Amino acid sequence: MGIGTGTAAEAGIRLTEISLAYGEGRERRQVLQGISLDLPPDDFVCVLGPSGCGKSSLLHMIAGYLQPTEGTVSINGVPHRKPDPQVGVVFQHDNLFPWLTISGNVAFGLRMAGIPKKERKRRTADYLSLVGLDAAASLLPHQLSGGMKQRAALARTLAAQPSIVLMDEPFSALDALTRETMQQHLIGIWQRTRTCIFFITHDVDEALLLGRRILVMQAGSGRFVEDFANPLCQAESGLPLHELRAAKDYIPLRQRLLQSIVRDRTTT
Ligand SMILES: Nc1ncnc2c1ncn2[C@@H]1O[C@H](COP(=O)(O)OP(=O)(O)OP(=O)(O)O)[C@@H](O)[C@H]1O
Repeated sequence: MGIGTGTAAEAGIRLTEISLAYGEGRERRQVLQGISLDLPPDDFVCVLGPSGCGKSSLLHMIAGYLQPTEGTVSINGVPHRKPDPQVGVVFQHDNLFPWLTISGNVAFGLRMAGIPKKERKRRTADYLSLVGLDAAASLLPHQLSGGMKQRAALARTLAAQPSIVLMDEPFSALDALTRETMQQHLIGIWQRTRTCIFFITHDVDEALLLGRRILVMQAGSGRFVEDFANPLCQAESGLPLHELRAAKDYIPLRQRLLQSIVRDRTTT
């Protein structure tokens, strides 16, 4: 499943000196400033930052929804300027079509992409199984719980076999227990597919659990102020959640991340 074209050196996401400003003249507001980044094709990266620091704007540029004011976005070695199927996006809300069954929702994008019926059926079944929703295939969205709907949305995105999946606070509307279940599902899915995941969150614990690499943005900084390999991430450490949270490095790392997020940018 999923790795796109491009050579090994070019595969994944490359951001080169990305800046973004909204508005014109006196209304102009610089949101992102000189961001450069290389993300390998099989990575799981969490971007952590407070509300309004520019995380979603960055994701929208990588998705091709928004053009940077300066700099370039490349996906698998090719400049990326508009949405295309190799970059999948999962949002906070599932956006399922309420009149289609769950399998109909997953198959919809495949039909639009001209995938033949037999292949469509096979892929729909495979990806519903991957997210643990085989038994819900014929239900309508309103018959599913919030977590199940988000899993259906994930299956729909993955079924297009993107090489990169961008996730914008996908679990933040879920209750705490469902959220933990979803996090475990996502880790399992990443371990099986090794698709590049770019995951936005404002939750430090979520970033420490999920991200092999964590990038931190501060309010008003417009750039990453921390970029580090996370020794605790569950996909690598294999620790169950309760052991991970009890690990001796957990509290210091959590503290460090919290401080990075809130530190006044004039002190950095
Ligand atoms: N289309 C737009 N036009 C003008 N300003 C915008 C636009 N979109 C976002 N902004 C502003 O850019 C800044 C960054 O917004 P963005 O949504 O990227 O932040 P965020 O870190 O994702 O926030 P949150 O966690 O609350 O979603 C905010 O001040 C926001 O008001």
